[in-house]
Amino acid sequence: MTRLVLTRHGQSQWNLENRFTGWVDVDLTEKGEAEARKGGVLMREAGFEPACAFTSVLKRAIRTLWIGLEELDRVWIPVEKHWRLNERHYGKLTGLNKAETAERHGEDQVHLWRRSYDIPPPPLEIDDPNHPRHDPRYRGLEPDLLPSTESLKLTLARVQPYWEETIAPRLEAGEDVLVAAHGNSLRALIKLLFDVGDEDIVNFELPTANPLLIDLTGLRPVEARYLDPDRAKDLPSCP
Ligand SMILES: O=C(O)[C@H](O)COP(=O)(O)O
Repeated sequence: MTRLVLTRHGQSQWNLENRFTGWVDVDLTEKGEAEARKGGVLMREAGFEPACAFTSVLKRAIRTLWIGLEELDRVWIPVEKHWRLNERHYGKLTGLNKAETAERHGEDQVHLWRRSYDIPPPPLEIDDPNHPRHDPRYRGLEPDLLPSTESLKLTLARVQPYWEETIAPRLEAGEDVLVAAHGNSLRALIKLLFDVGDEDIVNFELPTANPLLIDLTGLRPVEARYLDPDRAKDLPSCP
């Protein structure tokens, strides 16, 4: 039996402002830092001792991981950052206020963009200065790998190879693993791990910085719980 913890980052400045964030590198708020610290304390109290950790290349997830590792007194473990764990790319919605966008386009359309499995928001133009092709952190990557927008389905398609090639082998080798990432990159992982149907994944949301502890046999979840029950959300049943 191995243990996997998935944690979404703590509250970010744009979570607070209710803006579509995606690949923009927004920092944690003070509340987000406190959430991350509490998440770390809860992992320590649960006796969680990860051998390695994985995160995105966005500071709200990286700093949530760092704060958690400080509380675990395990800043020494190997940490790998990878763009494949980034938040889903929100295309042209990036930066817009979610409530104002719903007023302009209607609640139903915004719900489709936010929660449908395979409808991506309108894409960002490639010559837009905010397109990831112009961001130095993705320099050297095949340009076609970098999204202009993403549905959850497309997000899963780029998370899955990283899971299979890099994270899963560590679990299969018997190591406990911590992943600090984002609402939608983690929803994609949860869909994969718990074998959630395309229509059902819409029902699962992740609270900020509330560690989700999953007991695994091989790569099969046998039990899962949020470490802060007061901020828990529904979970899919174990397959
Ligand atoms: O990128 C964002 O805006 C959030 O982190 C996730 O947003 P969502 O709940 O609208 O998918």
